[in-house]
Amino acid sequence: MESQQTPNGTNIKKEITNSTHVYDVVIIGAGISGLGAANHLKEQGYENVLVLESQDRVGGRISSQNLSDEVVVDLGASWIHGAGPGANEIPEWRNKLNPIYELANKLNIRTVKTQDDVYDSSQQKYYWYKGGEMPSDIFQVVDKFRSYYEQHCKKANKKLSIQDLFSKFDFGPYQDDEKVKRFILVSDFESEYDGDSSQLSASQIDNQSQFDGEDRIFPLGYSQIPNALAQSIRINLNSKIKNIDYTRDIIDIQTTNNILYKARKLIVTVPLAILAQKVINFTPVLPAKKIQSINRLGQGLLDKLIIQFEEVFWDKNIDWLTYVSDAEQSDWAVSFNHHKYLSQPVITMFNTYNSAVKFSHLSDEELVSSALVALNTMYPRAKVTREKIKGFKRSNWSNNEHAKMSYTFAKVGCTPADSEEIAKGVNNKVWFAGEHTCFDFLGTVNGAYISGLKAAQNIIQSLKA
Ligand SMILES: Cc1cc2nc3c(=O)[nH]c(=O)nc-3n(C[C@H](O)[C@H](O)[C@H](O)COP(=O)(O)OP(=O)(O)OC[C@H]3O[C@@H](n4cnc5c(N)ncnc54)[C@H](O)[C@@H]3O)c2cc1C
Repeated sequence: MESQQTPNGTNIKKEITNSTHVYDVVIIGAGISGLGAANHLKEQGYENVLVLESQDRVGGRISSQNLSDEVVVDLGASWIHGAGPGANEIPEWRNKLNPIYELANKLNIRTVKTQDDVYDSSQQKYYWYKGGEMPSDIFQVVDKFRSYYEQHCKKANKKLSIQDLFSKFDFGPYQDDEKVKRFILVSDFESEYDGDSSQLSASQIDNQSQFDGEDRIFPLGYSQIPNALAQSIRINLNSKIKNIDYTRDIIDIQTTNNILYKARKLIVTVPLAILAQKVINFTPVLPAKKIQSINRLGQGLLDKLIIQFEEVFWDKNIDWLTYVSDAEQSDWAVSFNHHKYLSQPVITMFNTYNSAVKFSHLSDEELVSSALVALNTMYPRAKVTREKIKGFKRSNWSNNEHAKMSYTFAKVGCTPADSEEIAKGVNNKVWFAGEHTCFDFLGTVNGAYISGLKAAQNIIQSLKA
């Protein structure tokens, strides 16, 4: 066995390829779900297991990078959503910590608590396209809309979108201001669930659970978790899978470099968009019901631009800055003040769905210019220029060939059964895991991790049978 080094210096055990060797289990994808599955199998005594990953690093949609010598930032997941214990009364998780928080504690990885309630208006400031802060009556409208949503979402029928619910709401003084109305949809729903409000299911988006307790971030980056999980298992990086043939007892798994691997059982953890866009050919084709479920879930998009300035010119003591832009699509609607937790002049600016699609085509400099226009409208006295930027990083998840999306959302027409259908084993040989297969915690790191454990447990049962 050789060792291979990822660009961030993590050493990972590499398997020497031998095309006649048959693995008990091959796992496709070294994101948190694949790594969770591989570790579980190892803990249960299964050594003849290999992970195949298309990128030159592990972690998938967990991706920490150095912004400067002193600052590490996350281009994918940042938060442990609810450290626990307990999750919305799900019996399985009652009195238990969020498994990601548990891992962080076990691995001695430092996390920091952020504010508990993202909807806490004392932790938000609203700015708008007219320059500076919005009149404070906006908070009342936003609060009223949230209660309206909570009253109606449970009763909403399967075909109703958030946009449909919204069309019946009275926005009071802002009834005729389309920009403010659009902004409320974006900041409250699209930024959270990363889908267009006409596609977000009114009845299902709140059907997900969340661990109780505080939210936490990783000051030195979320990637510490996948990097640590990758240490004790065999992974071949730069192994992009193009064909899976499960016609016979032994499954053939072929990379784009025509390397062939053989396995008795397989777990596929690639993102929903990779499945939906048929990047991998399955022989025989996957069951029609599974394909329908794959297409019924929503492929979300959320992108970040993380900027380190020379000094802080924004509100230092609040978590969230929200911005009603002049644009049709509510660009730069939400920004997170990292200074409060990192003591560095760093801000993360988010764009969701339609804005994210639009900005995915911009060059880095065009993107930064657009962000500066927004920041200068919010803080006209700051007169921020390009020269005041010490460094920046952007994500561009729709153009990332290994993900093609950010995370899954509950699309109009879907039900929890769709995630279950995707996860199901096919012919007792091929199982699926990943955040999209865990409806209770859709779109989260903890959901992905739990799905990996479940797939590994199913495989152990089937290997023992
Ligand atoms: C911008 C953003 C912000 C987020 N914020 C949060 C947050 O704050 N908190 C939270 O809990 N969650 C958050 N998430 C969601 C979270 O990152 C994901 O739910 C989770 O990381 C998904 O893990 P996974 O194992 O299902 O998929 P992935 O991490 O995508 O792993 C799948 C792996 O498969 C590999 N792969 C793809 N195609 C192939 C192929 N053909 N052959 C071999 N390998 C392949 C990929 O390279 C990848 O490594 C965020 C995501 C994004 C993008």
